[in-house]
Amino acid sequence: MRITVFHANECDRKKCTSIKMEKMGKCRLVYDINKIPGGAVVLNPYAEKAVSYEDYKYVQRRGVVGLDCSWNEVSQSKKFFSLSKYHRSLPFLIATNPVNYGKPCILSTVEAIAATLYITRFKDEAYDMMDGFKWGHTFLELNQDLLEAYSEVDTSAEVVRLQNEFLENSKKEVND
Ligand SMILES: C[S@@+](CC[C@H](N)C(=O)[O-])C[C@H]1O[C@@H](n2cnc3c(N)ncnc32)[C@H](O)[C@@H]1O
Repeated sequence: MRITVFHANECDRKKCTSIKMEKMGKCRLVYDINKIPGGAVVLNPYAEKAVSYEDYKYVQRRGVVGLDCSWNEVSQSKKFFSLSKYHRSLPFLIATNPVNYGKPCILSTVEAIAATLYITRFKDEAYDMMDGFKWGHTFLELNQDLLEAYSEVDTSAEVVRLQNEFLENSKKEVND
């Protein structure tokens, strides 16, 4: 599986999940925007289209690309996100990394890549990605029901429908 991370050098390298991924041989880090593979699925929290099984063939052929930058800068990364047609956001999931534990949608790069692999039905690869991160399997366990549901449907529209149903039901439970 071809996993690429564009590193913007904006983080604390000791805490950075993509630096650790590279050390473990799980991704290729690039510092030059022109080295990002064309046709890959680019993980963009602001993309309109959500990751789904529809992306299976792009993930298989060209891989997944994350952008490792500061969350304060991510909305400014227009140049990066204009590089691929296949920008995708992830549906509702909860982070379990130590920096953003318990926060929805603000995933670390490794969590975002593992979730993409899981949803596009590369489940073994998703588990392998999280090996070596102490909290890695907690991410997959805490989000197990949602990830499984997202992976079982075929289209992005269905993934969004599932997410919205889940959020509606959670709201009702809080109000009841
Ligand atoms: C902003 S960086 C922060 C990385 C952090 N410093 C680390 O060590 O992992 C996280 C990246 O993961 C991907 N990502 C995270 N949450 C996402 C979401 N909800 N939808 C799509 N991509 C997401 C994006 O590529 C995003 O730029």
